[in-house]
Amino acid sequence: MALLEVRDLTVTFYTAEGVVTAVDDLSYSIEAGEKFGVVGESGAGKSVTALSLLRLIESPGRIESGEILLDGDDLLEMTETEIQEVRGNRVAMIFQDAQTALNPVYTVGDQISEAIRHHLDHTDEEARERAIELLDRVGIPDAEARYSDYPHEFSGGMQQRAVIAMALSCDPDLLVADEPTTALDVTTEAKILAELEDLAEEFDTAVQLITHDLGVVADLCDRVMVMYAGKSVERASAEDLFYDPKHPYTVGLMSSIPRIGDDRDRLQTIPGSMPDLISTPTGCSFHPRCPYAEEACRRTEPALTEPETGKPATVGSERSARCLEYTGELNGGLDYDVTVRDDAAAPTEGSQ
Ligand SMILES: Nc1ncnc2c1ncn2[C@@H]1O[C@H](COP(=O)(O)OP(=O)(O)OP(=O)(O)O)[C@@H](O)[C@H]1O
Repeated sequence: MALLEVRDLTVTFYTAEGVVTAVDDLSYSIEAGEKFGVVGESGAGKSVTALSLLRLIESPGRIESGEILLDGDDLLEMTETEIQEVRGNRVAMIFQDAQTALNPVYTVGDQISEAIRHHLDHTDEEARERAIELLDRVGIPDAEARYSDYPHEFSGGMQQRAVIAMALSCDPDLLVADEPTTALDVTTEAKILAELEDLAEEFDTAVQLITHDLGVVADLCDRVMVMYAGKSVERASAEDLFYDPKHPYTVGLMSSIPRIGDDRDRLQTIPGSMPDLISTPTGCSFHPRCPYAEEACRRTEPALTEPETGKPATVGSERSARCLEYTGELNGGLDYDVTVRDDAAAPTEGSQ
């Protein structure tokens, strides 16, 4: 059984302009200890998916349907008390902005100790020791002295490290990280992501990493889901996604990464923008932006398909893509060519 299995999740927002379908019949799974990337442009539904996992969608949003199974327990069926037990304990979450996760009036160390005491049966002294150990482990120099600092005495990078320490303090099975390093400079980002990877290994924590940056995913993730307009349009191992992307949208996303070979028919930037989610285009929602779109793409919504076999994909399929090419309904085909140079740095162990 997968650690997390999301089945047919649909989340809508009831706005004055109409009903926004932010997550549309989405299914995916994450294995224990796996690092799973979720990528896509702004508005794809990545954050809404993440918030749904802990039932943190607020009005005017609503989880309409689906199942979110954690070790077989449906989080959507749990009582409020039960879901609170899951939050921060079995599933922890970190966001882009570390400041919102830290309370300015308590010291960093006290906040981590408090999280530990709240979830684990530790004495004050044990919680303090564990908090110092964790601060040290996430790379805070002189952790014992910094324990008593307030959040504003930490740099942005150190604040995010502290948030990671707090998230890992209760040894969660799954850490959901929503753009955790976007607010930081590139060097700090690289360091923190490398540490996050080490810590996830050490704690055997699965990670759902949300980012708009395919380069980050390549370095860190085992598998990747590409989202567009609330749907999964492609799912593959990070390596397959880089060397052999199956969906034109994935190819478009990758065109901004210079390390992919030059002799490829690049889309450069993807013209246009994410559709309005109140009235998404008919057929394939990517068709207005797709250089390979044909009449059929305007009419027929592609099913998630196994590209090699043309069979309907399931949550357990190793690869899937949502394009009529794989159901044999596209006449012209997809004539892009992905060539990775010998010296190109596609996914490698521990590069950053
Ligand atoms: N509170 C809200 N009220 C109305 N609509 C919302 C709300 N939150 C999200 N949405 C809708 O859900 C869509 C998906 O948003 P989401 O934040 O999940 O995108 P994202 O892929 O995480 O983008 P980003 O990278 O910008 O965070 C948005 O385009 C928006 O239309």
